[in-house]
Amino acid sequence: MLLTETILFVGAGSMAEAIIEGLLAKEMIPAEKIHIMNRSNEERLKDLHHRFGVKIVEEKEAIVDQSTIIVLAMKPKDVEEGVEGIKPYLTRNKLFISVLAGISTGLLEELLGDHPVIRALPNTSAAVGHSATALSSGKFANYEQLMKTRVMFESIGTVVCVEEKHIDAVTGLSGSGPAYFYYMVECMEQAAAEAGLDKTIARELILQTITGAAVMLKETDESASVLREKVTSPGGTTQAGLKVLETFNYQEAIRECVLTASKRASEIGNMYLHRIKS
Ligand SMILES: NC(=O)C1=CN([C@@H]2O[C@H](COP(=O)(O)OP(=O)(O)OC[C@H]3O[C@@H](n4cnc5c(N)ncnc54)[C@H](OP(=O)(O)O)[C@@H]3O)[C@@H](O)[C@H]2O)C=CC1
Ligand SMILES: O=C(O)[C@@H]1CCC=N1
Repeated sequence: MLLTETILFVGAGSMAEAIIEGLLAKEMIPAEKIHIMNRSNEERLKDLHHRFGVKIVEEKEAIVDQSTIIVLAMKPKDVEEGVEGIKPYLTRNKLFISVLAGISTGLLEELLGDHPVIRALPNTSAAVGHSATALSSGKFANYEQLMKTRVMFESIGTVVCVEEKHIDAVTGLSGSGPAYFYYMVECMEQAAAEAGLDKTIARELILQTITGAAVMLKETDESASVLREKVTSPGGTTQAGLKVLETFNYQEAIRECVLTASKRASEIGNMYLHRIKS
């Protein structure tokens, strides 16, 4: 066990689950030192309790008091209510880690009352130890707290530290990123079915193809474009396939996808900033 903390997740949805599953798989912390709460969905809490052994918050005051790390993992629209629910019980020795898209450390510090806040932007691959997480510190968080957060997220994937102004870009790139690849797999599965391939065989081939491509990108020194060229024989099948992607403006579609998702993160931030300030 590498983390000696008691962690409270305020919001026990998809992202909280992925982080919890990853931390427990790496034996970073005993399950009984993780506490979870929701606004109302008790079934969900019971399900996580049964699957992972984590504890459901019964007495909020005592658990908030015991917790040394509080992970804010509700949707951005619920941030005010989520913070208000724990604020009366806060003492000074807490580190807040927020995974909320768009919500700045400044806004969180204002809502929380000047507590140390670190923003973490992971993705759901945390569940299997393969998150790509970016961290950014608020003005009250110190180096030791950043390192503690780094250790926690390094146990469930890779970690980069970025200036907060870049977190929205990270959100559109790697926070949402798994969904772009899942969508591609869905599309490839459909195409494989139309081409007459058995579903199970197609899935195995597609998954190994993505995994192989990712490992090639990681383990060779070659750029993506050089690796692409190595697959593409002049006048061959790949060239014919890629030409169709060009005809359908694939590059533009991916560019717009990532930039629009990033822009949405900053819109979400601005929306709640204005709502909370007004
Ligand atoms: N999913 C992802 O891939 C990623 C998500 N994020 C961020 O993580 C956060 C959570 O996302 P995700 O897990 O997908 O969302 P979910 O909707 O799956 O989970 C949100 C949870 O927050 C709970 N909640 C809502 N209001 C409160 C409250 N007042 N007090 C306590 N808990 C509350 C909800 O409980 P109830 O159902 O009872 O209302 C729900 O279980 C978001 O801010 C998102 O931007 C960041 C990176 C990746
Ligand atoms: O879709 C969302 O808003 C969240 C943030 C990044 C991934 N999921």
